[in-house]
Amino acid sequence: MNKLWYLSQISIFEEMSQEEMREIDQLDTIHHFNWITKNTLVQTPESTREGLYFVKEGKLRLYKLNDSGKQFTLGILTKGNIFGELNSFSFGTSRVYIETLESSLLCTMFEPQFERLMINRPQLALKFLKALSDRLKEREDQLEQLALHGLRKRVIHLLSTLSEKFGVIQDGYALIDLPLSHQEIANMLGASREAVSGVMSELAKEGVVKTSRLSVQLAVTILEENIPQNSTH
Ligand SMILES: Nc1ncnc2c1ncn2[C@@H]1O[C@@H]2COP(=O)(O)O[C@H]2[C@H]1O
Repeated sequence: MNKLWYLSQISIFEEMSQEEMREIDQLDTIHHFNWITKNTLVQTPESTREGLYFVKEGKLRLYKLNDSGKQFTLGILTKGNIFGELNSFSFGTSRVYIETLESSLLCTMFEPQFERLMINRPQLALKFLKALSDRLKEREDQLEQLALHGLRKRVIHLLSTLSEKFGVIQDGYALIDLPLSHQEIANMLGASREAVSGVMSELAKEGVVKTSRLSVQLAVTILEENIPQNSTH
């Protein structure tokens, strides 16, 4: 397995010169690579952590559970994303569950080695900070949606965001490459499945979405449209 090639594919290592990458490779920073099969829980609030994880291939879902088993999906991690930094850098730890949505390749790096890399390469530290800031921005956006908008607008906003990240354009629709049941959309929005189903059938009648048992597609016109900020519909 060519570690250098794998490293160059991870977002924060992009744009580094071959020479820099070779240096990093010689430090033997990558602890190991692991293919994890679909629908595996790779992390629970109780699990022991090995360091930082980089998603090389695949998709993983992060979620929280309440006492009665209700799930709230925080987000989807995909190629290039990092997780495990809260525990690694003692920022505390988030009590999240992380499960693979498809077969995924993860690579692990021990925290002291990653820290040393950042000290020696400030541009890597900046990229790491940027990745954390992007996540913060996403959370702020999610909070705004929850606090200020009605369910219809939140569903459209969620599908637009997912289309931008995971969409494949086909015949005027963005096919979202994720397993998205109405229940899962409800989990992402903190809403009930029944309410989401109501909104989805309304949107399907209007031609805004096309759904089947296996896929959800959003009309490209809606994806491109700038939804008015003050609409609470
Ligand atoms: N809201 C979130 N969005 C994206 N990633 C998160 C979020 N909350 C936690 N994580 C990641 O999930 C990881 C779980 O382990 P840690 O708490 O070490 O570090 C956490 C973060 O890397």
